[in-house]
Amino acid sequence: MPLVEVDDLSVSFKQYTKGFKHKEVKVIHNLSFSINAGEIVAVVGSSGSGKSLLAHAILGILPRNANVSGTIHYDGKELTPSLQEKLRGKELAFVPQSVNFLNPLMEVEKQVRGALKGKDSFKTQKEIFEKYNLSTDVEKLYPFQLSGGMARRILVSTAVINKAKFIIADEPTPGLDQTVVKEALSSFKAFADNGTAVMFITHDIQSALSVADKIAVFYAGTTVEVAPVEDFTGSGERLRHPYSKALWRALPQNEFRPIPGSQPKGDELPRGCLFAPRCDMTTTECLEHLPEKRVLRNGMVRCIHAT
Ligand SMILES: Nc1ncnc2c1ncn2[C@@H]1O[C@H](COP(=O)(O)OP(=O)(O)OP(=O)(O)O)[C@@H](O)[C@H]1O
Ligand code: NI
Repeated sequence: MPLVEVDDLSVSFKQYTKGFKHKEVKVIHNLSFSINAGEIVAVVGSSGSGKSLLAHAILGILPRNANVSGTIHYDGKELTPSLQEKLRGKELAFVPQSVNFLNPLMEVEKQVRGALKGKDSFKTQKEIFEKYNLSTDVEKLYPFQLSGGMARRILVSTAVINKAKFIIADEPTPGLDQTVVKEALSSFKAFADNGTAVMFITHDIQSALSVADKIAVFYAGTTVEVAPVEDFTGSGERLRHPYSKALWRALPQNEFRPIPGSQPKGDELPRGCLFAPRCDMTTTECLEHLPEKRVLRNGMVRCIHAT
């Protein structure tokens, strides 16, 4: 049984246009995702494909005006708002894209200790800070005083201290120092080896491949493919979806050929397959219905032509 199972998740926002008119903008639709204990699943896909929103949906921190449907199960139970609140920051840990998720008015040592009470909590926190190379002066700092690398180590420490069973890491766009990236990756690996499930959102397919077990490829708010990392090889012949193949081929170390066109926006989604307007395999059937997800060669795909 997967530790976390997201089924048919849709998220939309009402957008007000002129006067009192509004339109629904669908930012995530019919999305399915699952992860097992001890597994690292990397989530890749271009900017705006819904990666962070999936993370926020699982954690229960979507903006209040979001319309959500579908189900999320955690450890066999439905992940209701009250369960999310109970687990968030403890069993469910978040290493966010931005340090803005830390409480700006609380010293970091207090945030890291969080729910932990008693004398032992100080001792544990100090041990963990030492392990993550955070000096004692860092304890009294406020989030705005932290460097990006430090903030990340603080968040990882919080996950360790709370014995997280599921960690969601949302990487910022490229530009992050390579040593910081390496450090984060090895801490995720250590977590997974201890049975924690890690969902790792990244723009860097190469670093994803170095630690993940599976890669989930997002496009325009849905999962188009889930593939074991071994399938990202050669010219992408083992991949299932034309978008994943194109994404793989577009990498600098491969053909470095960009995919023509752009991802459709949430208020102008095509009726059929979301990738159809950019795909060279498109047939009339593709233009009619959104392809159902199906299991294919130890992975998942949403494309009627995939073999
Ligand atoms: N509060 C909101 N109201 C309206 N639209 C939103 C809101 N939050 C996000 N969106 C839209 O939802 C889409 C998905 O956003 P999301 O942040 O999940 O993308 P992402 O895949 O994480 O991108 P990035 O790689 O840039 O972090 C985007 O088009 C974004 O503009
Ligand atoms: Ni994001």
